[in-house]
Amino acid sequence: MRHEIWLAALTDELRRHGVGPDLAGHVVAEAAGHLRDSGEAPLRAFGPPDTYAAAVADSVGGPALARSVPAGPVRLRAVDITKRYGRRTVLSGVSLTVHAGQVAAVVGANGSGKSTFLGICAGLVGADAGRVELHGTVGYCPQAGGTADFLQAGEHFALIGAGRGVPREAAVRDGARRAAALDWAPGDAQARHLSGGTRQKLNLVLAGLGDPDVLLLDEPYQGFDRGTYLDFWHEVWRWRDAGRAVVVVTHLLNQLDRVDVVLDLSAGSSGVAA
Ligand SMILES: Nc1ncnc2c1ncn2[C@@H]1O[C@H](COP(=O)(O)OP(=O)(O)OP(=O)(O)O)[C@@H](O)[C@H]1O
Repeated sequence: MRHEIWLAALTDELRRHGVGPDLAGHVVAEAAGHLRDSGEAPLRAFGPPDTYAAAVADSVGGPALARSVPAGPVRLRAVDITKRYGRRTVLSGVSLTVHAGQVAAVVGANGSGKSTFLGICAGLVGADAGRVELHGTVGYCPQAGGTADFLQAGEHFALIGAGRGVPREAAVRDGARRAAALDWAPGDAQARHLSGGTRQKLNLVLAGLGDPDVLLLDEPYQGFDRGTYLDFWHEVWRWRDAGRAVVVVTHLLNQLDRVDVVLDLSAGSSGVAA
């Protein structure tokens, strides 16, 4: 399906689901930006327009879920992060503090530096200035990639589990349990044969394996169908209630009333959130 047709259908479906014009305009603009930048097919990136619109509508105006544990000690502190690529400054003096039991959202336009910032927090990308403190173990879910083409899901669980000190059998069991929470029963297919959405489920399961203290999730729900998208947010609330610190890069601003901290990188590539 061509981008314009899919986007027009999304606009109609958002209206049909009662999403207000401001939010609908924003969601469509973000989706268009993503499709343009990624070159992905709309159906692969977001699924059918009606299911994507329904997922957006489902989460609009939903009650903020009651916190069952108070925020704990600082788990992640990024202070005055600056990053340049060549002459271009992508991040300038960006700070974020996330405590145990908090969810932080990193938002901003395409290219505003969200993935770069998360990569710096994860220790995968070097900053030009500033510092990152991480207290505890870390799970990271990339926006794409991150899986090994020729390995099955169970082999991924065993491999990542080994890196986190989880014995093979326990890691495979833990992986299968987390997959079930996303409505996925991993079989023996190699990762290269999985759909884009299922590969993202695998990435998300790997991020949570071994119960890390800090979860860094880079738009992990791309390609998820509506049910899985909602399962994903429920998993985030469970992590929060279990005292984890969760950072989610997201373009869905309608979730922001449900998070504890928002870091907006759209305003001139600098931001502070504590
Ligand atoms: N390794 C790199 N070398 C040079 N430029 C880069 C590199 N990685 C990212 N960039 C540039 O830095 C800017 C920020 O990229 P980044 O992926 O962090 O943005 P983003 O906000 O996550 O975008 P999106 O919403 O599209 O995922 C972009 O202009 C990108 O082209």
